[in-house]
Amino acid sequence: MCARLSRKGTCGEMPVARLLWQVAGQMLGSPACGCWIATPPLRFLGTSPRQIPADANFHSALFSETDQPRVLITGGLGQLGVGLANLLRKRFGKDNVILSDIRKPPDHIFHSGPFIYSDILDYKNLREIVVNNRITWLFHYSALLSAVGEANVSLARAVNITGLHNILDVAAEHNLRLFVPSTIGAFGPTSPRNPTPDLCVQRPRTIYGVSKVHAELMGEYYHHRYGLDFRCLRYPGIISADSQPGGGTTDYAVQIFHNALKNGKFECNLKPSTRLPMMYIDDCLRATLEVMEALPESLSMRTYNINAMSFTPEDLAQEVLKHVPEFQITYNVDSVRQAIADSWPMNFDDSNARKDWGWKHDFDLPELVTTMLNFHGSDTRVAQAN
Ligand SMILES: NC(=O)c1ccc[n+]([C@@H]2O[C@H](COP(=O)([O-])OP(=O)(O)OC[C@H]3O[C@@H](n4cnc5c(N)ncnc54)[C@H](O)[C@@H]3O)[C@@H](O)[C@H]2O)c1
Ligand SMILES: C[C@@H](O)[C@H](N)C(=O)O
Repeated sequence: MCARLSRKGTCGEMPVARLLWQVAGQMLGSPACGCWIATPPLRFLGTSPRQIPADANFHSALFSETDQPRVLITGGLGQLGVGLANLLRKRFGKDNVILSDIRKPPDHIFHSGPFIYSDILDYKNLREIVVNNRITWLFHYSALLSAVGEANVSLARAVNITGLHNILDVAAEHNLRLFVPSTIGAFGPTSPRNPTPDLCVQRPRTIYGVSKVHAELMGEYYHHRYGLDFRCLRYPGIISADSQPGGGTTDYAVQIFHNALKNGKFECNLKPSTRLPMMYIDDCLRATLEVMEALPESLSMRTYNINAMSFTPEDLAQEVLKHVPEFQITYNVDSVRQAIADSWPMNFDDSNARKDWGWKHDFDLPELVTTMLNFHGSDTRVAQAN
């Protein structure tokens, strides 16, 4: 990867001095005087472009010529991507939102709107997709989460760090608006934990956390250096009814609802007193759309905490008991997940998001529990009826 310097306006220096400045600038890889600005890093295009299949840009034909964003979601088959696609399709039109992943989509997702194969480690494939589909907004959801990341550090490093570099470059080259989610996991044991502000010590102890701090910093760097429209929210643990979590530390708070209604029992892998920030998926996805639609001048920062509620497994079980009186919770602590949770924030300070772009959550613990149990309850009733 090489940074290319481009000329903006004319310099007043003599030709030799100007040449020297130019050479120095190129050697240092930074502007040699105020009249040079850096353009996005351009990747080597290759001499034998891969044969593009005849139908590779079939999505473009579906787009109407409006000023709606044309959206790509990477890692879209995980816990959050399908919900995001549904929300964005309602807003921008079905065919303007392309879901992508390296996994095979189930039939109902494949038939619900455009889906495309995309491996974020394949830069050329990413560029083809962006160009052929005239993408303008990119939501980068591919990642290995905290627990699976610790189980496979080299893959997590590749996907979360090398993959992120590909995303940043393709976004900068094609002038995309880029959303990258960060996490409560971007903080560590030396961060203030209750509450954790936007700006404080960030020394996470997981490869997931390290890669997310890297993403925050690289995104902000590309914003300042190349003008990339990078936007980032630090999500709490996200709780969803109709999608499964992908191997994180907060997964218990999704699984508990399913088990409570299935057999009235749940074995929790975190200690009863482990307090973590959590959020219902609808709030998370709405926040994501809101920050992407915010006027640039309203964003005093490019990476924001967002918060909704904070609870322990004990608190959650008490709330579930109000609806399922026979519910029983037991504890069988997973030492890896417990160590991770103990190093994370207990509560998030999201006052900057609230002040700058009007963030406000809708779901607190009681509404979350009612919504989740209603969803799984109707699911269970349908299953029993069949
Ligand atoms: N779910 C949460 O509680 C939570 C909280 C904070 C932040 N986040 C962030 O939000 C994003 C989405 O989270 P999620 O819960 O949906 O994750 P997930 O683990 O459920 O899904 C991630 C997806 O990435 C895909 N992927 C893996 N390697 C890939 C590759 N090489 N190329 C393309 N795709 C690849 C996987 O197939 C998977 O479908 C992630 O960046 C995550 O860090 C999630
Ligand atoms: C918190 C979040 O990033 C994810 N759910 C995890 O536990 O890894």
